[in-house]
Amino acid sequence: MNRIQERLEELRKENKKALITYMTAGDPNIEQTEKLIYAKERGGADIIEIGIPFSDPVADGPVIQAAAQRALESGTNLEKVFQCIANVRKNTQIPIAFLVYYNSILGYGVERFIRQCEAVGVDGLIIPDLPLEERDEIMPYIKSFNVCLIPLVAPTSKDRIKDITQEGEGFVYCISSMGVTGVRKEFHESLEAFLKNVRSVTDIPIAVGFGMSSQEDIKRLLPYVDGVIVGSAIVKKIEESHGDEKVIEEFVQSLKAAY
Ligand SMILES: O=P(O)(O)OC[C@@H](O)[C@@H](O)c1c[nH]c2ccccc12
Repeated sequence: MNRIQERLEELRKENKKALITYMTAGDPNIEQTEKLIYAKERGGADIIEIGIPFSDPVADGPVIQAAAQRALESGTNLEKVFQCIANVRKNTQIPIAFLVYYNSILGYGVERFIRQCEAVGVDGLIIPDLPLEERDEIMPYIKSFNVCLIPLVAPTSKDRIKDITQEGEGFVYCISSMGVTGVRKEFHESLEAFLKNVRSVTDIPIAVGFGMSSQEDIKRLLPYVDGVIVGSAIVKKIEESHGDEKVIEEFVQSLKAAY
């Protein structure tokens, strides 16, 4: 078991659920990313999702695209992100997952990338542009290192959901609605039915993300999932406050109050 699995198991035993928070590494700069991880932990985040900035983030909406831009402009690259996580691991065992486009992994070398994740203490990978059909390339390395491949599922047929979640570990990332990341006012009308479908085909924890920004969103969906993921709403606060730790700690705390 790794840190993600352990944390979710602990929460389940206590009848609690996870708050998973996203931010892009290197926004506004990599030194601040380390401090923001601690701020989020103090605010009550259970799992930290860290985006690897990429020049062509096809699954991202304007808020996270702009964050990636800022991160790249501040000189962020994979080596610096790995170093940042290695530093973080001197201070905390909070579970960490990377949100990383497959191109970044290929550019670094698949085996080298996953080995380095394990070495610095990254517990999971979410790869938005890796379709089920192309997982074979990465699976052998996922199996030999202590890093979970967290599957992403969008509303689709039950059979397809089953296939996608099959080899998944850590948790299943359920996408609340089609399209790109970003705060939304409304979700798919059959979102609850979709979440129930995912629950019925897998034994690992499930979490929902895309468009969550308020206590209200969280309260509505918590009965159906083991965790809620908040991204753009936090990234927006980082943008507005230029990465102020106190602002982010308090925002995370306010989200956690919905639990
Ligand atoms: O930003 P939102 O709508 O709150 O969604 C979470 C999201 O930011 C994070 O998980 C994420 C960032 N980039 C992604 C790309 C694909 C899937 C998920 C993501």
